[in-house]
Amino acid sequence: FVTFDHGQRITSHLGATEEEVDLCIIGGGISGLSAAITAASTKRNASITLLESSSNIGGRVRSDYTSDGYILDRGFAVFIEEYPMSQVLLDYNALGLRQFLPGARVKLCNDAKLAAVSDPLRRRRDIWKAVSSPVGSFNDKLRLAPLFYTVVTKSIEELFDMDEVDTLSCLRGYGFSEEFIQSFFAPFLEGIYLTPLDKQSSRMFHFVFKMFTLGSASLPKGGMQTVANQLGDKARSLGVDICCDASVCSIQQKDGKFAVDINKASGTAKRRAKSVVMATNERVANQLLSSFIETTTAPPLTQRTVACLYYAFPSPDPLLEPILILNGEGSTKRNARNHPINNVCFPSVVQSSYAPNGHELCSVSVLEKALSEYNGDYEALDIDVRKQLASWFPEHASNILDTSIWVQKEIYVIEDAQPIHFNEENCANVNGGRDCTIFRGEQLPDGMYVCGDYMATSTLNGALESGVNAGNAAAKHLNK
Ligand SMILES: Cc1cc2nc3c(=O)[nH]c(=O)nc-3n(C[C@H](O)[C@H](O)[C@H](O)COP(=O)(O)OP(=O)(O)OC[C@H]3O[C@@H](n4cnc5c(N)ncnc54)[C@H](O)[C@@H]3O)c2cc1C
Repeated sequence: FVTFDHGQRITSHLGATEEEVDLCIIGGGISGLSAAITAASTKRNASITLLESSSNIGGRVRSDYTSDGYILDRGFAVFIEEYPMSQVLLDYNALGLRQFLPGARVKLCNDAKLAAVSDPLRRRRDIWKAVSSPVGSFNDKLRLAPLFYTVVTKSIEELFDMDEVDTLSCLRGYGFSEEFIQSFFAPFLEGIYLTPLDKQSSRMFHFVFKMFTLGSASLPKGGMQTVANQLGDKARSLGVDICCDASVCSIQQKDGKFAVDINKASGTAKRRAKSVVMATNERVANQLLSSFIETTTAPPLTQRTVACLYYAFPSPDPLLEPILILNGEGSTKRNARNHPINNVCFPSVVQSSYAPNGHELCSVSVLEKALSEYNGDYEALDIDVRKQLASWFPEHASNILDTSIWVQKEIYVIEDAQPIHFNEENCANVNGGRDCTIFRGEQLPDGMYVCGDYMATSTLNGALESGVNAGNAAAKHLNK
């Protein structure tokens, strides 16, 4: 069993000498990479170093490639094609994206089959399926119309300008039944934002619902890692020096410059930089910025944990459609002891490169509430996941329960997976990102900037946006 905390292994090619650079970016996740690209393309010829503590770039967007041919994203994630900033910064063709079908399949409590939730706006031919689906009453389906109208007719900015309430209240406000909320919206949105509906922001709900209504969710041919790799390649082509296995342990201000101390496998290194972009998560930023700000004013944002269990097995898949499967069995049979599953996907049906020929891959997401019930007993979790899956796919039950046929490839437990985006000070619910010169309400020194999803929205789009803001600000500082 593996727990990833975004990197502590340190082996570096950095020289031990103290080198002078224009800009030092700390953190090689999506926000740091987007800051690097932005600064390097705005301020040509600037010397820019990006320091990443783990063995590869990507941060929370990482994949492992097993020797027997599986791609395991570190936690189930989808590429949302409609994100405005992804459209600006990424080459979709080169990612070789394969799309999920719109909608979802839902395991309802008293139904042996997986029910379909269709999206007739994206697939007109599914209109009858949508009307006749057992997920939600006729009234619920009528209530979808004003929701679709809102997200389609309003711009992202307008959606973020709407009054903010928690998502559960927002859904009740649209008039959806509790049954529909629990069987569809709860597993869908909690699978995205990893937190209960009453702790999610209605702005983030409208935003993501717009993204899913207007565009596809997909998987890249080479796994989610290739999203980060593409950004890394772009940054390198603009002259950015990317150093992995380089963990920044302190930053001080000396003689008008920033002195950055780095730990690496072979010892230590230093950089002196005119400007610094902090692109770690909020918790690490809080530690590294402690000499520049009063860090005691408010506790860091709540971060959510999620687990992902991967199983490999011989073809065929229990479900041949490339679609997300939600646990709609209700609150007692979701995210609970004995019923830990929130959502399931067969990535190899969406993108065949995720498994070798003749084999398939299943990913199961388990949220924090269920994880806490197992208290680190991943063997028990595995058994319960298999039992629950076997009950969903009875024709495959004996294979699913047989550990030599459905082979567990990995369990990822990802701490600090996402910052909270509702009802906490400075939470991650700001479209376009907040002021990158201010960290947790405090002004940073001239030349120092922060980015990360917590500075915008807790999404890949937010990480990209916040990186662009910090990269632009750093380039402007270097021009002074
Ligand atoms: C399992 C999972 C699924 C997700 N699914 C989706 C999804 O489907 N859609 C979506 O929009 N979003 C999704 N997200 C959220 C999205 O991945 C994140 O919002 C985004 O990747 C955050 O990027 P970041 O650059 O802000 O932070 P990070 O990715 O955390 O990057 C920070 C980087 O800083 C490095 N670092 C830390 N300390 C140091 C140090 N001292 N020195 C040097 N480097 C350091 C870390 O190793 C890391 O690489 C998901 C997240 C997870 C965990």
